[in-house]
Formats: sequence, structure tokens, C-alpha cells
Amino acid sequence: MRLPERQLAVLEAASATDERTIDQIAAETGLKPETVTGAAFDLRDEDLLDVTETSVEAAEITDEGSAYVADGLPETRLHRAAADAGAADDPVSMGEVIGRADLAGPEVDIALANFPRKGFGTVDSGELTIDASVDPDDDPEATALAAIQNASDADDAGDGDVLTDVDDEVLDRLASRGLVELAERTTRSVTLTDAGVTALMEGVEVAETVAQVTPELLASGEWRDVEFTEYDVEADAPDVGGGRKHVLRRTADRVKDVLVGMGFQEMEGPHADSDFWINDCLFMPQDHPARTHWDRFALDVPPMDDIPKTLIDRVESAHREGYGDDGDGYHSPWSEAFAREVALRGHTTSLSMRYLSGYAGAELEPPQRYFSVEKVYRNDTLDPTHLLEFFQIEGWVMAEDLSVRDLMGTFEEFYRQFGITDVRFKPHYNPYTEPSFELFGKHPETGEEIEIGNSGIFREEVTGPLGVDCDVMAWGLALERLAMLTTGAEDIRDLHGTLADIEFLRNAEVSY
Ligand SMILES: N[C@@H](Cc1ccccc1)C(=O)O
Repeated sequence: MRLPERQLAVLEAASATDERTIDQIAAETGLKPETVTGAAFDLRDEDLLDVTETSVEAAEITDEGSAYVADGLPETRLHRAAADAGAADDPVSMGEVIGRADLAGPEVDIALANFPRKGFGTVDSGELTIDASVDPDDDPEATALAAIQNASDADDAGDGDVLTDVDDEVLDRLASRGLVELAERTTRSVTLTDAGVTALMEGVEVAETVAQVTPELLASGEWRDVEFTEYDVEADAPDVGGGRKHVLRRTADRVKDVLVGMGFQEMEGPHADSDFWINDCLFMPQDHPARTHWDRFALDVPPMDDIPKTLIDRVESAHREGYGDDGDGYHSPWSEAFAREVALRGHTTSLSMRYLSGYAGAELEPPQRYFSVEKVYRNDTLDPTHLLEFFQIEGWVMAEDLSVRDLMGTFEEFYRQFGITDVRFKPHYNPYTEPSFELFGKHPETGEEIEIGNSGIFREEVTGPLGVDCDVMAWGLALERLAMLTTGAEDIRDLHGTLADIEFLRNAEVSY
């Protein structure tokens, strides 16, 4: 019998009586594990080898876990320091013990959370007492962590270690503390079949095979005579993370498709815009809190000079004296210089103003529908639902006699395209719309209602000065919040930025 060289090497390394793992054979033959796997499957297809697969949980120690193996778990260090300070007899002040234990930053919280949980002692009104009968060296978490570290030091492959003697509960706890990472690992083992033993006894010769066509083989014509290695699609191969559009970009593209499908046209305009378009046109008084440096990113650039003067005058008059028969305005100071100052837009309603004014060249004969999916900037505090930069899905519909039913119906139709059928509305206040509504959607994982948008029907004080004399309903929806609902991400920072999990970004699906 003739076999390719690598298959012969694997066959010779296998045993009829003992199961040998792919890693063992790889170490013995000097072949890569994926090569051994490929050869093993080929030999199995020839009935020369049996391949068995077992799945086991493997644990790999994290950097934090390794640090604790070296220095002791924070709660253990707390127990030792407390023992030194005499906390077995009398309560000792927590500050003192923490200082002695040399715990810093998050280690303090970690120590204080685990210390009472493990029965090391009690923490009460800023004082610590220890249970002297407990020996922190017997702690199963510490022992397991040290065992995992040892196994990992001995493991050349570095792909996690199979742990048979660590209690599942302890392992889960270490994983939830982020001290080890658990992964399912498949181990393949091989044994010689009777046919394999017979073949080896009768003698196997090496068949030269070619794995890759080279220019030389082609040029010489030799490729016609050689035997090619078979292509094995089952062989293990390293994962290749190909390029892929970001989940947020795909959601944005989908939103655009949906809105275009609903008859909307896209708006575009500057990220850095004058306060005039961002706020004044929206009947936002110049002393509104959102217009201070607390909320907005002002830019140190020259004022915007290409704003139509007639429009400035009409907007100023609406602010000062009001618009329409019942309008009264704010009667507060209004400065044209402030209106011309430039900042990063805090919403894309600036684009709606540019378009509704006719200044952006849009058609304004009703009915009209416009949208944008663009970035906005706010001086917010980062938290699970807030970013400093995010995407707004802006939109407006201009028509005669619009009502709240039209507004709600539009959102229901829009969100239904993303499988969201339980949007809820809450009355809200905006200086520029009346009535106004916030929109809420239920998070698929937490069940919490999260705010997904803000909307309303523009006031006369907004549409009048722009020269629009029919109804305009409008909204700003948060793209990231929509993506949280469709992907189940619980923290907006899981979607983009440095904290986002690359595996999530590789695998997340955009649902529609
Ligand atoms: N500009 C509002 C959204 C909105 C736009 C248009 C009308 C009503 C509300 C926001 O950023 O929250």
C-alpha cells in the first residue's frame, strides 16, 4: 500500500490499543495539529483509523487570575491583614486593614464582596471581624486557580486545560469573577483499526503527493503526472475573521432602505453648523440650558455668514414677539452674533430646518417626506445608554392636516420592519413641537422599556418663519437604541468603541 507521507506518519504514530490524541501525535510527528487532523480523517475514510471526538470544558487563566495566583486573592489578603491587626478578637477599622493588605482600586471592592461570602468574617459599620477558624489557604477558589495556573504553565498549546478535579461550581464562580475563561474544547483521538494494523504489518510505502501547484510544476508540465493531496474540508483550520460591515452601519443602511421604501428622500448637511440652524430656527430660546457649554461642543471657528438675512429677521421676530395671532414670543434678548456661532450639531433637526426653509433646495410643495441617518454630538456622560457621538434617524413629513395618528402610524410602520411591534408613546415637551411624544421600545433581554426617540408636530413659531404654511410632523430616533433592540446588546458601548466585543461584531445579525 502507498500513502502520502503525512498519513503514513500519523498511521505509524497511532496505536491499536491506546487512544492517542491529535496533540500527542502532532508532538510526536512534528506535524501541525491541523495537518494531523486532516490526515486522520483521510485514514478514517480508508478504514485504517478510528477517530473519536470528546467535548470537554477547558479553562484558561486570565491575566487577573494569574496576578492573584502570585499575590493572593484580594479577600485572602484582606483576611491575612485583618488577622495581623487582631481582628479575630476585636473589630478593626476597615481603612486600617485595607491599608495593611495593600489593596488598591477595584481590589478593595472585590475583597469586600468576597470576604463575607466566603465566611472569612463580617464587615459591619466600617469595621472588620474575622472568623479565626477559617484558613484562607484552604479556600477552594484559590486552590482551583493555582491548579489551573499550573496546568496552563505546562500546556504548550496554550488552548486551555481540561480540568477533571475542579468542582463545577467553583469553576463557574472563577469564570464569573473573570479569573478564568471557560471554553468548550473538542479533543479527537485515534486508534488503529484491524485493517490499519494489517496494512502496517504488510508494509506501507510513501506516495509523493503535491499539496500546492507551483509555477515550476506548471511550466515543466510535470503537474500532469503528479498525485495531488486531497482537499479535506473537515480538517481543522485557524479561524479567519474576514472583513465585514459594522453592525451599526448595516442597521443604518437598512433604515435608509426602509425609509426610501416609505417614500422618503435623503437630506444631507454639515456636522458643524450655526446655532441658527441647530437651535434658533427651532424656537429654542437663546438662554435654553441645552445651548450652554454644558451640553454643546462649541467650535472656535469664524461665524457662519451665509445665512439669508430675511430668514434671520423672521426667526428673530418669532423669538422676540412671537408668531401668529396668539404668539407672544420670549421677549428675551436675542443676538444675531450668537445665532451665527458654529458648534457640532446636537441633533440633525438642523438639517430639517435647512430643508424646510427651502435653503437646501428641496421641493416644498406638500406632501413631502425627508430623512437623514447622520451623526450628532452631545456633551453627555457616557453610560449604558449614552454616547457623546451617536446617529440620529431624523425625519419629517409635510402635508395638509396631519394628526398624532399619522405620527404614531408612521412609527408603527417603520418599527414593524425591524420586528418591533410594541412601541409605546409618552407625552413630552420640546420647545419646537406641540404636541410632542417620546417613543419607547422593550429591550429583548432585560425587558426594560428604553427610550428610542422623540417626535412631534412643529409649532407655528417654527414653520411660520421658514415660510411653510401646512403641517409638518417630525422626529429624531436613535439608531444605536434601535440596534440595541434588534441585536439584544445591553450596553450601547457593546455596539461600537473600544469596549465592543469583536466576536459580537463579527457575528451579530441585523434583523429585518
Ligand atoms: N431634535 C429632537 C428630535 C425631534 C426632531 C424633530 C421633532 C421633534 C423631536 C432630539 O434630538 O431629541
